[in-house]
Amino acid sequence: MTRPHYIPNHIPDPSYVRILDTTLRDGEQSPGAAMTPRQKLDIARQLWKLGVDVIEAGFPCSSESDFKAVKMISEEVGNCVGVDGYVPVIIGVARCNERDIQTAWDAIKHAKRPRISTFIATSPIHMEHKLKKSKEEVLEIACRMVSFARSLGCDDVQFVPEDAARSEKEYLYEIIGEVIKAGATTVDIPDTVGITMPWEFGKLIADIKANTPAIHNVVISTHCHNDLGLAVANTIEGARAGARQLEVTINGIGERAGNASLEEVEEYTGMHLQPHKALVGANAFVHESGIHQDGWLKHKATYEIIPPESIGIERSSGTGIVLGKLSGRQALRKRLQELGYQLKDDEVASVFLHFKAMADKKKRVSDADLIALVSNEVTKAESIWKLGDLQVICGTQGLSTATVKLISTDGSEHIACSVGSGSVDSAFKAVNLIVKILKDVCCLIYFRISLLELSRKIEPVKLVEYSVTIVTEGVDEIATAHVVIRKENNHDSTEQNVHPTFSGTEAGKDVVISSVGAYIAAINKMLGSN
Ligand SMILES: CC(=O)SCCNC(=O)CCNC(=O)[C@H](O)C(C)(C)COP(=O)(O)OP(=O)(O)OC[C@H]1O[C@@H](n2cnc3c(N)ncnc32)[C@H](O)[C@@H]1OP(=O)(O)O
Ligand SMILES: CC(C)C(=O)C(=O)O
Repeated sequence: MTRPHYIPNHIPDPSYVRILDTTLRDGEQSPGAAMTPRQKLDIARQLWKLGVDVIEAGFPCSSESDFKAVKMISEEVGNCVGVDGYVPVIIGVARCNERDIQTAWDAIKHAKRPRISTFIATSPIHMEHKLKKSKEEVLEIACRMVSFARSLGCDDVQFVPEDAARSEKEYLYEIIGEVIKAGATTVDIPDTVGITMPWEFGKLIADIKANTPAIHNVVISTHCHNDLGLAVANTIEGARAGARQLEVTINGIGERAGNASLEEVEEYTGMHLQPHKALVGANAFVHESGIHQDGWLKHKATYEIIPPESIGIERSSGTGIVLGKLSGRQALRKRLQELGYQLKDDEVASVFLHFKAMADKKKRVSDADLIALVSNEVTKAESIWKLGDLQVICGTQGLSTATVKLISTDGSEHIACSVGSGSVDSAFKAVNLIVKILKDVCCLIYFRISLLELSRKIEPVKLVEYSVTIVTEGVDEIATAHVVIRKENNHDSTEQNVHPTFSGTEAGKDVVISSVGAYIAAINKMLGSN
């Protein structure tokens, strides 16, 4: 069967139902489902083979890697002609602000059929608590942003009144009518928190169809969440009531309990309890994406239809949010507070940049990773010593040798070289030479510090603990090094007189550099405590 071509605002076959797959956007909001750009491209190729009409490729403003993924998909899959001559529509998602929309456009514009999907919440609870905006303001922003998207040259703009199922109907008709005037070509009606019964959702679509001016010029879409296990049923009811685009994900993955499933046609009968299973799955009350986390932190009911405690699910401290590549500043700040850090705005902003870079490489950012980031970013500001350069030579022949350049607070550079039993050992020993905490030098080639000066003030330090954790698969991933040291008094190191310990943590791609960074961080804390 040949498919009717998709032409915005022109619907040649009103009975044709299009499938929009959002595995790469909402699916990725499933905790633990973060994908690399290459993996996303592979999935997009498979979706194209499957004949999916519209591929929601990602949220380009959320991270550099998502931008890259959406761009790659747009350039390749977005120009692939299927056997029936069909080229899929490629969507980049954006909040209703110029930056998100411009970034989405930059990522998708090389697709043959690019579409911007821009959303803003229209329910009273979201407008009041999350957006802190009036109905009038939301209406104005929605129209202005749809026009802005069109002004970029994008002739296909989808508008999403987020949390439509809990919005006042008269307001929904009004805002949808106005965004159509402003240039929207598809309106997507989401049941964002998965609260409706199938007959209610069907009626919502039918009511919008009957009451919204100019609605016949656009495609109505459904986007149903599975919090009550009804996403597929609601989607089918939406189609029966006139929706002609249905949003689904592979295996029904997505935020919390997931979305309507691309392949699910009957009841769920699986043996395994999948994490996104409604109500009882491990993710059912866990919020992955920044916008949800921000809303949930401001008011739980923005994204939770019932408190988990009310059905006997305990929420231990910290659950409700997982930090990953889709998280934003509000969630990061909250978790840092829970870990005992009270950071200023500029410190959070600085940690956030590094957090996003790390999260792009890892599925989850753990508390240990956060502690490492904070100690890198915040305590570094008070550093007495900073790592300038590091060079190590190691191998099966000869001695491991490290040359280290440290920069002190006055900007002066100090270089030392040492051998040791391995790369890390020799590097630590070279650091010791410079910071004059030398206890045990195997060998030293020494450039700028005089030996005499060095030997005058030796503060022995003992390495109490050293560990490296590679948290993700593969050798090219982030290594978090953790070092604990203790200052030792030569004259009194009895158990009764134990000296305080100082720890340092650093994360990075190179084990030796991270280890030296962690060691220097611990030394800085020790010296700072004097
Ligand atoms: C229903 C849905 O599924 S919505 C899509 C969810 N997807 C995502 O969240 C994608 C991944 N998210 C991210 O990477 C980050 O959240 C970002 C980059 C988008 C934003 O990060 P940050 O700027 O640090 O903001 P953070 O996520 O903490 O908070 C969201 C902000 O956007 C605002 N916002 C939420 N939705 C919208 C919207 N549709 N239009 C405009 N602003 C919005 C919130 O009010 C909040 O603003 P505030 O900080 O001034 O209070
Ligand atoms: C952005 C929209 C489509 C969404 O994901 C939701 O409302 O659940």
